[in-house]
Amino acid sequence: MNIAVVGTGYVGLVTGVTLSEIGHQVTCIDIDEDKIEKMKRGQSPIYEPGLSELMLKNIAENRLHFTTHHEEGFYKADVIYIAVGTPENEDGSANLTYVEEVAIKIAELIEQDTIVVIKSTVPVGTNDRIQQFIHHHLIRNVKVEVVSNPEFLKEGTAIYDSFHGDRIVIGANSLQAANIIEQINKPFGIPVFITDIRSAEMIKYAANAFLATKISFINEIANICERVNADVEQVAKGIGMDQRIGNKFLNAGIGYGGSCFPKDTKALLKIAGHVDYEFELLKGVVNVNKQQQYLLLKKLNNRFETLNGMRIAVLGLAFKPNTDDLREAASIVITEELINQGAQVIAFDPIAMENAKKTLVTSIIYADSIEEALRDADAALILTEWDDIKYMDHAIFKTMRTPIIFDGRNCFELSSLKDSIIEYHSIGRPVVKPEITNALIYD
Ligand SMILES: NC(=O)c1ccc[n+]([C@@H]2O[C@H](COP(=O)([O-])OP(=O)(O)OC[C@H]3O[C@@H](n4cnc5c(N)ncnc54)[C@H](O)[C@@H]3O)[C@@H](O)[C@H]2O)c1
Ligand SMILES: O=c1ccn([C@@H]2O[C@H](COP(=O)(O)OP(=O)(O)O[C@H]3O[C@H](CO)[C@@H](O)[C@H](O)[C@H]3O)[C@@H](O)[C@H]2O)c(=O)[nH]1
Repeated sequence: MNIAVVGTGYVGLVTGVTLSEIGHQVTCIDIDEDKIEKMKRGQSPIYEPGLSELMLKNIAENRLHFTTHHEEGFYKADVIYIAVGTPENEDGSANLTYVEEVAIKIAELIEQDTIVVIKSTVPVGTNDRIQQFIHHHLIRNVKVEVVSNPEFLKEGTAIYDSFHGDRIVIGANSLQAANIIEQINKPFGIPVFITDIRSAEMIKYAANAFLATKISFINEIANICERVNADVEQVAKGIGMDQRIGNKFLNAGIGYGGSCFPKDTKALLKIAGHVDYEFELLKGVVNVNKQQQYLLLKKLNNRFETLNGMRIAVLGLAFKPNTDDLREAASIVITEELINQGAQVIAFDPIAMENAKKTLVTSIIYADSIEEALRDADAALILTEWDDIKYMDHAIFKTMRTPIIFDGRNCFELSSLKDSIIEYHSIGRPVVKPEITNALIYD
């Protein structure tokens, strides 16, 4: 099949690369010239394990192409995927400007019957609206069928998810169009679920809202665990063994971030609001998440009289490990508040430092290593559970002025800290305060 993919963010690029890997001829289109130039040279604009290798392979085998010209990409395309961003409007609703711009281009440029697949996450009813919108603006006498095919990949495991996902959802008004999209995806070997368009759109929001709910639920359980001296890790294990609950997405921490959960939960609240429904449960999920992002700051403020003048190391800035993405990361609010309270912040992230420099308050000092960040620090915060942090040598904590750690991602097993010198505060677990640390702190 000849396929055009419009938008080369996470979703567009991974879609383009993986569709070419299973044998299709793919042209990826983006309006960002620098990005396209980079990708033509085989360089991925995002950090994503395994992506660069597949990109280079498929470019070399002449199945994967890049352009800034929509007409070049659409020429002879049987299927056009729309994978542009749908960011949050100020009121929380999804901004569909980019999707509509692409729809206009399609209507003006296509010269043959085309299936338009919307991969972007869009509110229920958008696919039908875009279908009408394209028909209304069509210049030539051709047929267009819009199909919803929401994306479920996770950043950091996007390539793996594309080949091992739990399901591919296809929502269509025409069974014929749905079957064509199913055939395109067949080599992935993933179960396909064909449904109506509106249900497909809702599946995407409901899936993200449910996962976000699981996270806020375990975070509230963690907050209670702290008050009753229980251990949330044990609780998560114990409830996760019940297959009706499942053991995934029960890691307590400083809340969910990233480009999807925060915006999609708010967009679903808006979707519900537009049909006069107050989604009370989801409102709670969003509020709990907001509070959870401030939890380490609360713990710091309880522990120290003032943060003014303190040297605080921050380990991990990305919204989760294995990505350089900082969108909606807890690090944004935490570092800003630390600086507001007069602390000196020295931060390290294995991969996300370049994006951090563009995103975070400018007065942060960046270290080249975990060691450098921790040296002479009065306290350290762990915000992302990178392997480099989880499996670091605890001897490094000796170089801190006072080895007091606030871990927002429960990186260390409490049992491994028995002989450690650190004072360790984590989420939903008892505080560990070895004698030697007390001596260091209170001397
Ligand atoms: N990031 C994820 O992990 C993820 C996962 C599943 C679903 N989604 C959804 O997929 C969609 C895309 O997300 P993303 O993170 O890949 O987006 P992004 O914002 O990172 O990238 C979008 C790209 O589209 C390009 N673009 C904008 N207008 C264009 C136009 N008219 N023609 C060509 N290119 C254009 C931009 O230059 C940009 O490179 C969103 O709706 C998002 O909610 C994202
Ligand atoms: O038990 C958990 C699991 C995740 N998180 C946090 O939740 C956020 C999101 O994590 P994850 O879901 O792994 O990353 P995303 O790449 O944002 O992927 C989500 O959002 C995508 C965009 O819609 C969907 O395609 C994916 O299926 C969905 O998992 C991160 O901040 C994590 O730290 C937790 O706090 N506890």
